[in-house]
Amino acid sequence: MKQKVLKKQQNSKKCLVCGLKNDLGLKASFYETDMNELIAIFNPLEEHQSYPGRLHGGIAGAILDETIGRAIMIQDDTIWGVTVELNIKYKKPIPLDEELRVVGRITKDSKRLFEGTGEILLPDGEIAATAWGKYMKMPIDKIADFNEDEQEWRIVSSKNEPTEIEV
Ligand SMILES: CCCCC/C=C\C/C=C\C/C=C\C/C=C\CCCC(=O)SCCNC(=O)CCNC(=O)[C@H](O)C(C)(C)COP(=O)(O)OP(=O)(O)OC[C@H]1O[C@@H](n2cnc3c(N)ncnc32)[C@H](O)[C@@H]1OP(=O)(O)O
Repeated sequence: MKQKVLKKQQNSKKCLVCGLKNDLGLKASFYETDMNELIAIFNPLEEHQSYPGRLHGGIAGAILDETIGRAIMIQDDTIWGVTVELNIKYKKPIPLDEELRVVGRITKDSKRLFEGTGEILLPDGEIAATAWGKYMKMPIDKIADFNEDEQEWRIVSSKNEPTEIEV
């Protein structure tokens, strides 16, 4: 099914998952869709392997974690969460050097906590890993000394941004 992209989310400078100035990072792009889901797109590098040719499970966890954690920003981009629990099921080996899609959504939202689920999809659409996570909402200034300009927290659009994503 195709999902329509409504908005691209911000990237950062050094985050392992979304930092555009982290040479070993995933440099993932995040898109909010008309299905109220967040879709991440990234291309794993050789440096992200565990066994040769296979994405490291911790890296798979990192992209799932951030995709779910950011999905809360679809409704309000001033809500920040820190992960307090994360459960991952690895169902298929995940290859390197191919574009991967990750889908996340919020399943429960309360005053202090939120929960969500996500999946990593293989290029043929098969589900390779699933996750469930719980996050505690925190003001950004209680998480870290973040300065939006210094951390380069901004929407970075290229010429070839997708308008629809098949999931
Ligand atoms: C503006 C510039 C921005 C620049 C941005 C740059 C980069 C952006 C990067 C990412 C993009 C944005 C979003 C991404 C979102 C997610 C991605 C990944 C996020 C992470 O990678 S983040 C790192 C890993 N993560 C942590 O680093 C958390 C470590 N941890 C702690 O910091 C503490 O643990 C804390 C503060 C969570 C709690 O500490 P605390 O002292 O307040 O806790 P306390 O024990 O008092 O509990 C208080 C009440 O919470 C309940 N409670 C506690 N734990 C619970 C649980 N697990 N389940 C259910 N309830 C729980 C208790 O039951 C109690 O409830 P009650 O009050 O009712 O009794």
